[in-house]
Amino acid sequence: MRICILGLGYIGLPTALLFAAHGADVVGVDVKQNLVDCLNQGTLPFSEPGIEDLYRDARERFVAKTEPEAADVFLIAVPTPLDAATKVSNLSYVKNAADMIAPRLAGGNLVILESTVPPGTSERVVIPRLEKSGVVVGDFQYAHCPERAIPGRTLQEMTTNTRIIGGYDRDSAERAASIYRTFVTGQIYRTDTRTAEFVKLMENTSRDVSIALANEFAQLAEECGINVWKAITLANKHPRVSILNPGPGVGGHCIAIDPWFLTENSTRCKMVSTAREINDSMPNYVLHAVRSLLAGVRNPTISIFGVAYKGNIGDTRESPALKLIQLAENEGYAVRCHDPHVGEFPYPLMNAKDATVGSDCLVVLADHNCFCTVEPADLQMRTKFVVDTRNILDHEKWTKQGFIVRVLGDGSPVQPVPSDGIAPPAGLYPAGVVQQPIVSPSPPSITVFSPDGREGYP
Ligand SMILES: NC(=O)c1ccc[n+]([C@@H]2O[C@H](COP(=O)([O-])OP(=O)(O)OC[C@H]3O[C@@H](n4cnc5c(N)ncnc54)[C@H](O)[C@@H]3O)[C@@H](O)[C@H]2O)c1
Ligand SMILES: CC(=O)N[C@@H]1[C@@H](OP(=O)(O)OP(=O)(O)OC[C@H]2O[C@@H](n3ccc(=O)[nH]c3=O)[C@H](O)[C@@H]2O)O[C@H](CO)[C@@H](O)[C@@H]1O
Repeated sequence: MRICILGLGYIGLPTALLFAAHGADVVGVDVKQNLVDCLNQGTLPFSEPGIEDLYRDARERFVAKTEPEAADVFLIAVPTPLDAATKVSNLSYVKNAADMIAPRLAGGNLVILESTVPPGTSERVVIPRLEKSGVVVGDFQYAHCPERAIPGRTLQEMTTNTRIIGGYDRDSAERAASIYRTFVTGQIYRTDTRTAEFVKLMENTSRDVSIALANEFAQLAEECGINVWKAITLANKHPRVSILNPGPGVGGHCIAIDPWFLTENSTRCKMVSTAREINDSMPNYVLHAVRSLLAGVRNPTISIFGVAYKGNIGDTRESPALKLIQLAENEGYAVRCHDPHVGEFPYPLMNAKDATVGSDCLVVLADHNCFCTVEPADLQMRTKFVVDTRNILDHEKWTKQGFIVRVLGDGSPVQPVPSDGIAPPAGLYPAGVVQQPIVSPSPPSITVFSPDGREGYP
């Protein structure tokens, strides 16, 4: 089987390598000449567990090019960004990819769209463009097979996740299923194209709404004088409750934008857009906390740890860090950034020491594992404030080194500061909300008992 894959990014490249490593002859196509050159020389554009080994297994059957070639199967994995101003999906990359395939399309070919798209895009946009080839759908086969792997576990999930295959007709769905079966071990479910498009968007929207609820709980907890992390741990002991983690906002190429694909043509929906607004407003909320800590500091400098959109990956698309940095700079703060996972970023990246020397507040945004082992004693900050939006630091260790640590969603009752008079508000309250000063995270206010009846903490 010869397969031509358009788009060699976070999804298209691993998919191409998986097909090649499992016996298909793969032509990977990308419009970026430098990416194509690097891939043919053996340099991978991003890291992902297992991808180097996979590349070695795939190399004999994989070649990268800038133009598609005749093939049995064409697969589209190009970006589907959101127009920021209108909140409408930008399908120009998908349209271009279909236009590039059309001159090479022949009867008996199968075209698979993996990119995430609004419901109806396959029928209304992609298939008509492919039919400009002169071959009509039915004579070629078509399926929408949305990708559902999560960055950080891409290869494992591409292989083991269940797959949804939306076929134009039964034959298209069966053929697409048999092709994925070459490397997919998970269940494969067949449906129509529009349902598959909708299912993908529902999945990410459901996660976005759940994260928004966690973020709202964090704010409510602070108003109620509660530590939201302990409260969530307890609530999740319920067999039918599974609350997600609050954080500095939702980023990435999917969850931050896909919900808008569902609602862009709707006049009725409220919950989806409200969730988006809550998650988009989290950088403002975090900055309010920073602002209240730094109220008395002249010419403040803040240090951002983690500009990737989430932990242990290098992708910065739609990262909440971008908004937080812009807001902070507009407040007059000097901002320094540190992220060992990220290669390119619109702002300069520094090592941990340079990013913190003389700084007044460390703000942890991405939950990279490596931040858990940073030694506070090694940092030469001017003012020792930390805002931990992911609740990942060893707060006792930092407090012992003289840091005042604030955790998103920790509004626990507080105690007076003994000596130097620094009296920041508890939790991440918006500026202007008066709180008592605090010294360190207080013990949980809920007493729990272990199964053997001993008193303990969750
Ligand atoms: N990244 C993820 O975790 C993820 C997960 C599931 C689904 N998706 C969806 O998969 C799609 C691809 O996302 P991605 O993260 O891989 O994007 P990406 O930006 O990492 O990669 C896309 C690549 O396509 C190339 N490209 C653009 N137009 C092209 C064309 N006409 N022909 C050939 N190449 C072209 C770009 O140069 C780029 O290298 C999107 O619809 C996204 O929503 C992404
Ligand atoms: C339904 C689902 O699982 N979809 C996944 C998702 O991948 P993702 O990497 O975008 O997803 P997340 O890991 O959820 O991260 C998103 C943002 O939410 C923040 N976050 C997360 C959990 C939490 O409890 N609190 C938070 O604040 C996190 O920091 C980050 O900014 O979309 C891909 C493309 O469609 C899918 O393929 C993939 O299956």
